[in-house]
Amino acid sequence: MKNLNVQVFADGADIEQMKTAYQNQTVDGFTTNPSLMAKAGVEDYTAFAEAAVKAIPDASISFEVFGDDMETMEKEAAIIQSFGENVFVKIPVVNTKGESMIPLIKKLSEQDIKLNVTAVYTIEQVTEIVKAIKPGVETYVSVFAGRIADTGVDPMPLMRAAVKVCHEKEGVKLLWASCRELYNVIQADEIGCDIITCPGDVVKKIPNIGRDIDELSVDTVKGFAKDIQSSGLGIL
Ligand SMILES: O=C(CO)[C@@H](O)[C@H](O)[C@H](O)[C@H](O)COP(=O)(O)O
Repeated sequence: MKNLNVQVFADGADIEQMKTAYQNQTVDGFTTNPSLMAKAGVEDYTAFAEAAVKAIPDASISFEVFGDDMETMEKEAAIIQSFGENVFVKIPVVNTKGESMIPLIKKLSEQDIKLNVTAVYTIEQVTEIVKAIKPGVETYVSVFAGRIADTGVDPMPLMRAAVKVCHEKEGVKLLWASCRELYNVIQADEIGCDIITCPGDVVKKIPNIGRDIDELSVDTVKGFAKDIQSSGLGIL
C-alpha cells in the first residue's frame, strides 16, 4: 500500500464499527455529526459519547454541538470537552439562520478548547476561522469537498488554497469532509491536506491503494463468473 501523509479518519456513529477500526488501527481518528448519529439510531447523546470515548481512549474524536445559538453552543461545548482529552468540539461556522459563529469560535479557542469548525465551503470562511484561532491550539477546519463536488464544482482549487491558509497558523489542520470515494484520499494526500474523514465503505477500500491495476480484468471476470454460477442463468 502507498505511504500516505494524510491522516485517515472514520466518519460515522456506530460504536462497534468505531471500536473495530480503533483496535485494528485502520484509521487515525474519528468524526461524528448529528446526521450520522440519527442514522445510527443514537438515543442518548451523552451515553453515546461516553461509550465512544471509552472505546477510543486516545485517538482524536469529534462530537458536534446541537444548539443553534452561541449561548447554547457554548454550554454544550463545555460538556463535550469534558468527555475526554482526545475530544474535539465541532462548531458549525454558521447557524441555521446563517449567522456567523466566529465570535464563539474565537472565545472557545481562547479557552484552549480543541475545535473542529465544520460546514465550511469558502476560502473567506477558512480565512476568518484561522484568524479567530489562538496560535498553538489544535484545531480542524472541515471543508465539505464532496458536497461542493455534488454541485458540479471542482473542490480542488478551494482545497489547495485552504491548505495554505490553515498552515499559516500553528495548530490548525485542514480536514477534508464529505469524502465520496477512495480517490479523494489520494487527492487529499497530494495537496498536503492534513486529514480526510471517510465513510465506512471508503475506509474498507484503503488497503486497495497501490494495488496492481493489471490484475483487475481477471478479478472482474471472476466476479461475473461467480454471479453467473450462483444465479443459475445461462444463454445456451
Ligand atoms: O466531522 C465531520 C467534519 O468535521 C464529518 O462528520 C462531516 O460532518 C461529514 O463528513 C459530512 O457531513 C458528510 O457529508 P455527506 O457525505 O453526508 O455529504
